[in-house]
Amino acid sequence: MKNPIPIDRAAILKRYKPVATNAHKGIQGHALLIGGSYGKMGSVCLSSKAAIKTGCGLVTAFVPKCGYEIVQISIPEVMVLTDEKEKYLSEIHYDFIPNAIGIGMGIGQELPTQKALHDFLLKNKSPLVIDADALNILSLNPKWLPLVPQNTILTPHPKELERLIGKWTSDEEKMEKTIAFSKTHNVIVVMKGAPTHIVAGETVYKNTTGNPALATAGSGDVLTGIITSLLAQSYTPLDAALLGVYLHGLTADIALPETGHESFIASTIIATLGKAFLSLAK
Ligand SMILES: NC(=O)C1=CN([C@@H]2O[C@H](COP(=O)(O)OP(=O)(O)OC[C@H]3O[C@@H](n4cnc5c(N)ncnc54)[C@H](O)[C@@H]3O)[C@@H](O)[C@H]2O)[C@@H](O)CC1
Ligand SMILES: Nc1ncnc2c1ncn2[C@@H]1O[C@H](COP(=O)(O)OP(=O)(O)O)[C@@H](O)[C@H]1O
Ligand SMILES: [Mg+2]
Repeated sequence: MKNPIPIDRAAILKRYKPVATNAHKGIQGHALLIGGSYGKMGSVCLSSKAAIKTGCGLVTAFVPKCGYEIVQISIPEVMVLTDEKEKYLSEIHYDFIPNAIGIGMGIGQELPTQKALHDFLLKNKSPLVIDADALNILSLNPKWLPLVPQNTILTPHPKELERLIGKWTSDEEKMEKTIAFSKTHNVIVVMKGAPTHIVAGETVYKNTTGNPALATAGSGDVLTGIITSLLAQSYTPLDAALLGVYLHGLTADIALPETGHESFIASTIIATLGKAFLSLAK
């Protein structure tokens, strides 16, 4: 493998597109976040809030019924659609064409949820980010991997990656197996960690922002919302993944002097997104 390409400020400034002066919510992209289950509704709240705070015009969350009031009250800017089932997803349906979809945060692995993911993959035509339990469900059902559209962004943490590609005995083997997976399935793999690598076939990028403050519950759910929002705003899947990972890490670098590692939480990432965007404009 060649040396990874560093994703630093110069690389990001070539890819970042400031919002146009004549923008309106109808052209800023509509992101759909599909997630949550009983006790894990916070995950999809975090993703949805991160998506709206990353600049897309509209965000809809699709959640089990028990999440309706939780999402509406937590984030009034976000619209909500619900499944028939109270506590988990069983059939994913919506009557608009999302510009991008993020799926998997907090959905669990109930059999009806697995079937819902399968049926969703059969009919989906929107650019896609797959995270968390949606990745775990694919690991349980590897024969469904061909249903994942080309250029989909997968965002596994190391355990989720292991479930997808199997165990490794060295960092080199981990990277080789991830590159092979990315090539076989034509997907972009965001290998979350310290640092995060973005694998697009043979081309590997290494993020340069972030610190251990990000090692906190919901941090990855926020990343999925950020990347899905950028995808909805017409960034290419590769640019959405690179810019999303960079901004996510940048929030931790900006906030750390005020919060310290300990009191930095996933909501701090969302609260610091504005400063991260502003620092790109300087
Ligand atoms: N507030 C919420 O509702 C939250 C819901 N969450 C959801 O909870 C479900 C379970 O997710 P989890 O990720 O906790 O469970 P997993 O079982 O997928 O992952 C936990 C395991 O992965 C290992 N792991 C994680 N990061 C690692 C790293 N960087 N290096 C090495 N090992 C690592 C841990 O040690 C542990 O063994 C997901 O659907 C997720 O989206 C979480 O995102 C946490 C917050
Ligand atoms: N020590 C660390 N340094 C930098 N980034 C980290 C560190 N630990 C975790 N992260 C980042 O935090 C996020 C954690 O994602 P994930 O494990 O999916 O969290 P969750 O599922 O709780 O939302 C990833 O983006 C990962 O790269
Ligand atoms: Mg996660």
